Amino acid sequence: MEPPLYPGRFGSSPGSGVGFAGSSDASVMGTNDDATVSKASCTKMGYVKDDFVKYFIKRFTKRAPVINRGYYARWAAVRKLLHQFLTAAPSENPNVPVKKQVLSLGAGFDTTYFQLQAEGTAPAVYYEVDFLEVTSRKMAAIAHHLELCNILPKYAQVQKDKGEVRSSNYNLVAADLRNVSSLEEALKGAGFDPSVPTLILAECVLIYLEAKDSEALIRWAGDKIKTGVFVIYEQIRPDDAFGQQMIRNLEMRGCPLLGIEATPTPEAKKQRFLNAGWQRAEALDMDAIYTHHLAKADVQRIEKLEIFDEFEEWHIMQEHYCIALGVSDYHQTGMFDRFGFWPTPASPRTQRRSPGTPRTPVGD
Ligand SMILES: C[S@@+](CC[C@H](N)C(=O)[O-])C[C@H]1O[C@@H](n2cnc3c(N)ncnc32)[C@H](O)[C@@H]1O
Repeated sequence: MEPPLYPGRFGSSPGSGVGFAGSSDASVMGTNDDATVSKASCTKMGYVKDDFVKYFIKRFTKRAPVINRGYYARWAAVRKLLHQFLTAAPSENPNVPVKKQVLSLGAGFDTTYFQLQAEGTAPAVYYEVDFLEVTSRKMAAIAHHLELCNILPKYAQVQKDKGEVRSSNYNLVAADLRNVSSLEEALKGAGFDPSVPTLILAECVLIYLEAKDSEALIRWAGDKIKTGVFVIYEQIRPDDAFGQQMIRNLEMRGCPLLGIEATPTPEAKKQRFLNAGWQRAEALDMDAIYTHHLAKADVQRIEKLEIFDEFEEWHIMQEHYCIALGVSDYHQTGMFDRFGFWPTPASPRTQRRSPGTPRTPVGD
């Protein structure tokens, strides 16, 4: 979720496509800068603890409470799944530690590796992939800030010409996700071993790819990862007033949601995993996740942080994002039998009347 783009800003009517200049990689990369500023706002306002995001922004901009709360919801939901993954144990030998890895696709300037490492809960290895331009900037920030360098293992190597970082537990890899064979090659070069239980994360990434490219990626992962999970956070419901505005806003920024028409609902995102060889899948919109699946005490804490009166807008916005996940356990370890959001009540959307036009339609 990115900063709000107010309806007046571009002033086009639904579906008009005024000024739409197609998709550009530079604009898609720009969504990472927006996301990082929003994460810094969410952190500074006390929603989440992140000691590292400040090293990736040029200047602080405070976001609206509804955006801060949205980033909190996304962070808390993904954290819950990460925690489930990191603590999952095989049913036969629950006390034997299992080596695990995380692969973050389109990681941008995300700081989860640094947070987990500082908390002492990091997996054995963490891989991050993004365009070369983005990894080069991330690498430079890491090399520049001792606080980031100090988190890396002692013998980490910064490969300036490649825009990459190599180490025993953190690898920053430059690749274009639209080219699965070169992605595979790049990951192999960084030591990625698909036989290790893996969590793949793609937050607001695959929706920028054409459907054929995201399908190829999910299928590739489904083929390679026999024990693991794939977690996707991205936009849904392009067809109502809010969805239309969301689509227009991103088109106008040069980063249209190329994949949204192929998977417009949680059900479609779930089916995409099943079609691509993942054994089990589920998907829920963020309104349902926020209402039913986040830690109640923490939600009560963050709801007191800022004056908040955008309730209708909040629910509508959250209904336009979802988490979808695929799970495979071909060797029947039982590790991920309970992975996901359980139990799964119906989306609160079904209990309300259809949403109106948003006051603050957001982008990513
Ligand atoms: C909205 S940002 C999200 C960043 C991060 N996942 C997060 O949640 O903060 C989208 C990221 O996906 C990356 N991305 C999009 N398409 C990509 C592609 N074809 N290859 C590599 N990275 C891509 C962008 O460069 C950008 O860093």
